[in-house]
Amino acid sequence: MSDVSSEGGFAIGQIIDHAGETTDEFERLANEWKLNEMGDEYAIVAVLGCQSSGKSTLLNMLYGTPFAVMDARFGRSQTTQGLWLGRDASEPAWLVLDVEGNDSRERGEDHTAWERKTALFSLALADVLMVNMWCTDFGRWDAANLGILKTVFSVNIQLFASGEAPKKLLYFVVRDYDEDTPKDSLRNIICTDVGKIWESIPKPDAFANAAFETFFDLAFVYLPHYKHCKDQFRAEVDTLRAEFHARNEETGALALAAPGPRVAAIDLPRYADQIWATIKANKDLSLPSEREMLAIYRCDAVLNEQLDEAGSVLDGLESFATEPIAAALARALSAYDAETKLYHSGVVAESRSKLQAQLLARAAPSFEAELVARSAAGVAAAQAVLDKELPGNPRALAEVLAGDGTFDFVGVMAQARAAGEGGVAELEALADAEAWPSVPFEAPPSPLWRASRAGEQAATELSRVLDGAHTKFVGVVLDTLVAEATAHMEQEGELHVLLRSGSAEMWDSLRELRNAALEAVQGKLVEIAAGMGASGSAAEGWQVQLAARVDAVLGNAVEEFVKVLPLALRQTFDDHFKFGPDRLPIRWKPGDDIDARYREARAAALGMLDNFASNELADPPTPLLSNLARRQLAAQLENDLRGAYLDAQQQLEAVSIRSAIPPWVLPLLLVLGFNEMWMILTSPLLLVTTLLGGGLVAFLYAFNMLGPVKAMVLGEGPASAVDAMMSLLSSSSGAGSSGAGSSATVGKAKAKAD
Ligand SMILES: Nc1nc2c(ncn2[C@@H]2O[C@H](COP(=O)(O)OP(=O)(O)OP(=O)(O)O)[C@@H](O)[C@H]2O)c(=O)[nH]1
Repeated sequence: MSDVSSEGGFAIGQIIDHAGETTDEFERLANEWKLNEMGDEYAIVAVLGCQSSGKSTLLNMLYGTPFAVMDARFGRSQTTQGLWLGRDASEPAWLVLDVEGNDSRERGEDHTAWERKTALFSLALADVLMVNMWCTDFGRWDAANLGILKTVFSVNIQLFASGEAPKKLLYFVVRDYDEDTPKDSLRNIICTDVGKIWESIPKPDAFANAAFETFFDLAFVYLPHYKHCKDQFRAEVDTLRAEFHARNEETGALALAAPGPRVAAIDLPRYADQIWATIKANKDLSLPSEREMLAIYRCDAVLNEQLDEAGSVLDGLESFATEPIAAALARALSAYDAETKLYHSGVVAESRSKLQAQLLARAAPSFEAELVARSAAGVAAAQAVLDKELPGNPRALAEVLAGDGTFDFVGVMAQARAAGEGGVAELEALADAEAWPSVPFEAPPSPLWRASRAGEQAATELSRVLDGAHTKFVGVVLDTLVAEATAHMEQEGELHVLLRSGSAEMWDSLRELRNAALEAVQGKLVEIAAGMGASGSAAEGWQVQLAARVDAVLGNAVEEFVKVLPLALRQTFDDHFKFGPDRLPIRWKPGDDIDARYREARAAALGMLDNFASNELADPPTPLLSNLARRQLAAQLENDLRGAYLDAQQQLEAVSIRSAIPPWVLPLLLVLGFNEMWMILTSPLLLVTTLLGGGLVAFLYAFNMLGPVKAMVLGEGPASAVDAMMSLLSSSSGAGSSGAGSSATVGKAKAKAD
């Protein structure tokens, strides 16, 4: 028999069968009875006692249950096998456990073990333990029914030893009570027997001297024979029922329900299964442990249920919308709290923090997406401020500085940072638990959501942009100041003049020029750095960079100048050789010491070449010209100088010849030669011949060929003429100019130049 229906009452079911196996009946009844709606407002009464002692009969009368009752016509055999569960028909808060009678013939030798297990099971679950005993058994120490008390006492100590076992109400139901023995006397007898039994059972050290009352409250009811004294029997049962149905006026709870935490009604099937499994396996039963196990199971189930429900909202979020997130979190946590309030507090708290963390994790992707979007928008906003407010090139900066000489860099950067961080800061404020007052967070993490790697990357992008703007601005500042220093050095061609001088003091002068230029801008840099709020070491670094860049400008100028050094050398020579102190070209005249002037000019040019051998501004000096380059430049210079020297010599010779003819010769020639001139003018032949001859002489003079022709005419031979021609050609190519002069003069000049 697995299901018995009660007319007008509740169905019952066998939750543990005769073989000691749990069935699905408890689960079925829980669903049928809707135990999930009861919370913990219920109580359980279990009835223990000898087989066929009228237990089921009493339960049915008391609670309106349909437990099977033995039919005496078929002999006194076991009716209730295993454990049955019913429910009070008129007070559904009472669940009734009908336990297979002890001392049954059917179980034979195993009955002791069975009794112990069912007693322990009943004690673990029930608020009230009803011990059904024949009146005649009391006072007889060897009465079989007293054995059940011994078992109940010893297993209850076991439960107590494991902790947190509430005090139980032991309700003695004395059956077939007759009026012969006064109730008080009978009660004393029962108490004496109970005391003896209590004394006789072994107890752990912790409870060695514990009084019986520590574990049990006792109550008694005396029922007369149910048939012989039917009305009286019914009256006592009614009284007893009323006692069971009574409720605490203050709390509204059933008055006979055990105090303390209880398992939620919906978990009773699982709890009962767990307990029976532990008992059956002969393991130590610890109710706190069992409740903890149950709490773990139930909290886990509630957690998953709430997570699924909230997940359907949180997982579908396309953006970080606070309203639905707050609603989903609040709903899930509140529901969890409501559904787990009856469970082991430690487990509930632990599981709740898991639920909270998992709910937050479900919302985290939308938070992160929002963070990334806001970071990107912030970066763009910051960039816009920087582009608008920061001078992007030296010219723009110079224009800004041209005002009062200052630029509010710190202000601009603060403005850019504020624009960049505004949206993210707003979002980060939402990660504070206090921004979610409607969500019942318990010890919330701070912040609720953290930026993950992608979010952090997005956030650091702003720092990168700001740092980049800072670096760029410093670059613009340095560019501006370097340009200013360069302009200072190039003012009125000062730099070029110094380089052009090529003197031994040139490097010192250049150094002074560089220092003066640097000094002019260093002060500005100090001011700008202070305005930027730069640290001392940063400002110092910028000063070093500024100096290095000014040095580089100067170094470049020197190197560029070296590229045109051959021309400069020649100019230096010319300055000393061809021009006088008044910077006018020298017109050589007899008596001028060309040689001395040549030597001085040559020394100046070669000295300049030496001065440009290495860059003396560098520390240590760096070579500007290799030895080979210097030698080549010197050779080229010498070549050039020779030509200049020859030109000067020729010029001097020409001047000497002109100055050698006395001034009176020309008028004399005019008077003495008047007749010849008339003859030529009047004779066409002589006129043509004279013109051709004059033209030829003019030609030879123009092309410096008078020397060779003279050599040939004077009979010095073709070799001398060729020598004179070659000498002429060589001096022409070297000096780049032409001039009259004999081969002997050329040869002499060449020897002097060398
Ligand atoms: N003398 C006496 N007999 C009773 C009383 N109540 C019930 N009986 C009878 O005792 C027999 C056993 O009754 P049950 O109610 O089946 O007893 P039980 O203890 O539930 O039996 P098991 O379920 O087999 O353990 C039946 O024949 C009942 O009529 C009572 O108060 N006094």
